[in-house]
Amino acid sequence: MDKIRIVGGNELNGVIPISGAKNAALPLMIASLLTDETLTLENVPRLADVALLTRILTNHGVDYSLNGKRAGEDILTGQTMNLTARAIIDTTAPYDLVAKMRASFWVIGPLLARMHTARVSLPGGCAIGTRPVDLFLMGLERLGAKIDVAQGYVQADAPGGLVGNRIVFPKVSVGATHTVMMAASLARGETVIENAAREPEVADLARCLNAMGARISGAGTSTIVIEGVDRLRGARHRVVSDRIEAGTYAMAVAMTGGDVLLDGAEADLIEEPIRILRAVGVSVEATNRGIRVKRNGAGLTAVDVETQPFPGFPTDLQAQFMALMTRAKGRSVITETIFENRFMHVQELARFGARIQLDGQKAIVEGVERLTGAPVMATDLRASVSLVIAGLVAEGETTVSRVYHLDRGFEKLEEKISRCGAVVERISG
Ligand SMILES: CC(=O)N[C@H]1[C@@H](OP(=O)(O)OP(=O)(O)OC[C@H]2O[C@@H](n3ccc(=O)[nH]c3=O)[C@H](O)[C@@H]2O)O[C@H](CO)[C@@H](O)[C@@H]1O
Ligand SMILES: C=C(OP(=O)(O)O)C(=O)O
Repeated sequence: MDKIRIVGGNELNGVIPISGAKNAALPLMIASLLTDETLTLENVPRLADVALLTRILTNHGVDYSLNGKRAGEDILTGQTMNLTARAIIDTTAPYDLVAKMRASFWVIGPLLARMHTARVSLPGGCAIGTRPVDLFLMGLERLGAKIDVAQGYVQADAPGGLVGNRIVFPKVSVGATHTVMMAASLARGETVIENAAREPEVADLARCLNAMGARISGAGTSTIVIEGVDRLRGARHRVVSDRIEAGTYAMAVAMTGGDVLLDGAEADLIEEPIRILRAVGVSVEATNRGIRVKRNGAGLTAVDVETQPFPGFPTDLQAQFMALMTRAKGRSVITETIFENRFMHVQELARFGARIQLDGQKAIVEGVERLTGAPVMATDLRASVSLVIAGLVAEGETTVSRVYHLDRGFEKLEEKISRCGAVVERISG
């Protein structure tokens, strides 16, 4: 298993290109199941989750191809993917594939809408909480599906096709919003989703579905209206930039000091993290190329943060922010409200000498003067990058094991930060 070795102490200076968002690319790829024509996605990141999803989609009958690197193109430029589901050859998504990644469960929406039947294993994904699927099942039942859960699989049937309805989610769920929006695009009549997730990735999926011929309005707000259509066609769509990757590198620069342009990052997708970073004492400016993050000399001020659905502070940046706060002056209280078990990084950050106490859903971080390098273990995707951020300022050497978590969601991390001065290498093993 690969490890990452970091020698801390260098500032980050230069340019970091921001990739297409994993959490947008995955539902967009799944949307290809809704049409027999080709969906072309540009700016698709090279990630383990993307590769795994191509395997899952292939199993359903999707042909896909990737455009190679063009001459003169930077290796860090996103790839273009063509996906064609001319015929769905299998409506079952098996355990061995779905258990590895939460988002793969979302195929249930398009399969049910197009084929009127789907059998999908209960999902897996990052071990950050129990992550039930009740909201998905409720939403699909409201569209007329009959649902049975047995032997670890969800069997969903709608022999006469799905029918639009009003769905009021009791809790905001990104995945349930994606799934119901895709399913309702091919349902008869109008669907209204209330208390929908407002995440930019939902709006990006709606933009793509509309380019495919869907009639969706309100995506990006908490009420989405979908007028069902008979069929969807092929389209070309560019994956929105990764706000979590941008926020992560912004925090890395805040931690090390220096001056970095996050090329292609969109400031309006991370307004709350930017507000918080400024309160911490970091300069963050939107430019016409992206976001410029600077910290020269000034110390870090401790700031409290509570995770919330978009447009609040994202849970996917909580671990990275905690790493930053380990070096701040004073005490920061970080409250996790989305997932009940998303503090696995706390005990690993302690190995660097960080002082963090847990109190239910709150982590109380007392900033320390120095961190020292240590062998640490990645436990989930965002937790693993928080260890990299700590390693960048820790004295001496840090090795992060179980790097496969990192590879799920960070494209070419070592290359991106080493170009800016970090001493970092991958040790294959
Ligand atoms: C691939 C992807 O895009 N993953 C993101 C997505 O995950 P995902 O879509 O899985 O997260 P949700 O928004 O669904 O989860 C939010 C909360 O709702 C709960 N819930 C969800 C569904 C359900 O049927 N019942 C239920 O109780 C979850 O357990 C969690 O407590 O949004 C999360 C919240 O922004 C992010 O951290 C993940 O990175
Ligand atoms: C939790 C995440 O991913 P997943 O929902 O696929 O587990 C994430 O992207 O931080």
